[in-house]
Amino acid sequence: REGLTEPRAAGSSAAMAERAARRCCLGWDFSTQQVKVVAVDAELSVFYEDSVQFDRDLVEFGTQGGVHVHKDGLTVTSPVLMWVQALDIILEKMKASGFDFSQVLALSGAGQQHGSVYWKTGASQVLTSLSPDLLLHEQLQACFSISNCPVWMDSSTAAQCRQLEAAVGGAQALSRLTGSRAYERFTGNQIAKIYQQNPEAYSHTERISLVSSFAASLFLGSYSPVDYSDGSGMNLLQIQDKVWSQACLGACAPRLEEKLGRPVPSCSVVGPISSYFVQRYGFPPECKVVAFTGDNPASLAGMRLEEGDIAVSLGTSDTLFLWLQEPTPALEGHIFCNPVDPQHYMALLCFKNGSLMREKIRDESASGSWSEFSKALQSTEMGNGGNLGFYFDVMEITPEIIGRHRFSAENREVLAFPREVEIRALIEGQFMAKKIHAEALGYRVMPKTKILATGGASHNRDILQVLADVFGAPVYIIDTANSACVGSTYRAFHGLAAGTDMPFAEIVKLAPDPRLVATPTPGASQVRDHPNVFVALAL
Ligand SMILES: Nc1ncnc2c1ncn2[C@@H]1O[C@H](COP(=O)(O)OP(=O)(O)O)[C@@H](O)[C@H]1O
Ligand SMILES: O=C(CO)[C@@H](O)[C@H](O)COP(=O)(O)O
Repeated sequence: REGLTEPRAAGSSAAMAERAARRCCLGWDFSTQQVKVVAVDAELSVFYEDSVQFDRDLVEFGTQGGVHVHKDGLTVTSPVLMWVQALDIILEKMKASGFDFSQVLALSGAGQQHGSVYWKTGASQVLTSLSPDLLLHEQLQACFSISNCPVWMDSSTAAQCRQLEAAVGGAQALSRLTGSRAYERFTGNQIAKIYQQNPEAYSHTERISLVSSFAASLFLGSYSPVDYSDGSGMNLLQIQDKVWSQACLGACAPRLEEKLGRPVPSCSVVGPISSYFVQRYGFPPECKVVAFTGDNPASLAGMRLEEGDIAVSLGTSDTLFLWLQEPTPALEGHIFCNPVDPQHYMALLCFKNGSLMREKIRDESASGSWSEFSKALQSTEMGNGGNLGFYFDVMEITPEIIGRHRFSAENREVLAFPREVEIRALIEGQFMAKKIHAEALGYRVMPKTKILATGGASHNRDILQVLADVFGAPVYIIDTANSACVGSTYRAFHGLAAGTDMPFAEIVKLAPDPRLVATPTPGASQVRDHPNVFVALAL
């Protein structure tokens, strides 16, 4: 995987001295394939970036793409202790590189959305009395009632989804209440499955966290509340009233409210950092922890999305999200509480066949090389000579479909394409599907629309060119593809201003403007308006 493997800041003594003087905020991201961190100074410049990749750096857990897919092909989990150990590794790396933790004013973070962590009765006691002489994973071994946590790729809860929708008067009613119809990966349905299949483990659970609030709890040394924005991905939170829905809680599992704790606004300071981090790493005792949120909401903050813009995140999952003034819940897509403005909302579409699907086609048709993959995109024409393809090796979320579907220029389904055609078909098909589903939510590209791209695949300019051509809009990136980490530092700075009513936009006004990286090629509308797009519309 082509993530960052070395700390970005140079190890020279000059760089270390410069770093030593920099007051900063840290932003964390506990995402599907790795834990990442960035440090941002008071001028909002990123001066440190690092990551730990689960498959490569924690091989003993045997994950692929950060997860275990179970025999049924539907259940997908990640070991909770792998996440804890990744945090230990990255903190030790920072310490070894001379990172000056005493300058950290505040920190916040993000987590892959929907995944859940089950803290065993008594874990709270362990969290509050951690010894600075030991690593976190050495002390938290016995703290979880479920060691393999369900994550967003799980699609094993169809039965629980139907039960939840039935309990509240149907899919539309659930969507009006919580922002989404029942989705298999949404946490309420995952909790219901655990309660039904493993009632003993459920009864021994004193607290249930999202991945985001779990990570915040490690820094806090006590249970962090769930924030409104990530809490919107659970099918449990009433997104307008910002309280748990009693009907949904009751339909999922008993005594759930006490295990979840009260949700809080996303910009809340949830407490000072735990003494463990002060004593072991030298954080100042007054360093603030700002509520962690979902990785997509954190990216919205990191990209400083404005109304009318569209964000496309090309991480393990592909997601597309927008800023919304008013919630417009529908049967497709999700409405979340906005992570930076408590009055507003965001819309999100999630596509499961993102980077891992692109990697498969890269391995099959480009000898495993992104540069070969790019050459194929450069050597083929926009519109792909009328050939179109849709590739869903795992059950897609938007829409629910599986399999590879290729159509020739004559609109006949075919079984294979030449290698270069296959690669362009994949990328054009992925972006056409995103555009069509965004339009179904009411989104229209306007003359001043900017597309803000992020995530691992946003390193690839040839992929971004296809994005510009398919959407007919310019594509911008921010300085790092880690927008969830950067957004977390911005949210931490916002937290420092808590109580002053300072709007988020004011906090981030010094941040560097996004950079233009691709504009639509003249004539690109033929890609968008090809008649085979109707095939895509039917998906
Ligand atoms: N040059 C590249 N071209 C296309 N995809 C890339 C490139 N470099 C990295 N990626 C993709 O980025 C993915 C990781 O994205 P990232 O946003 O870091 O993931 P996550 O945050 O979900 O862990 C990898 O799975 C890889 O397929
Ligand atoms: O399920 C969703 C959003 O609803 C995913 O987007 C997860 O939040 C995982 O994010 P990445 O690790 O792919 O960034």
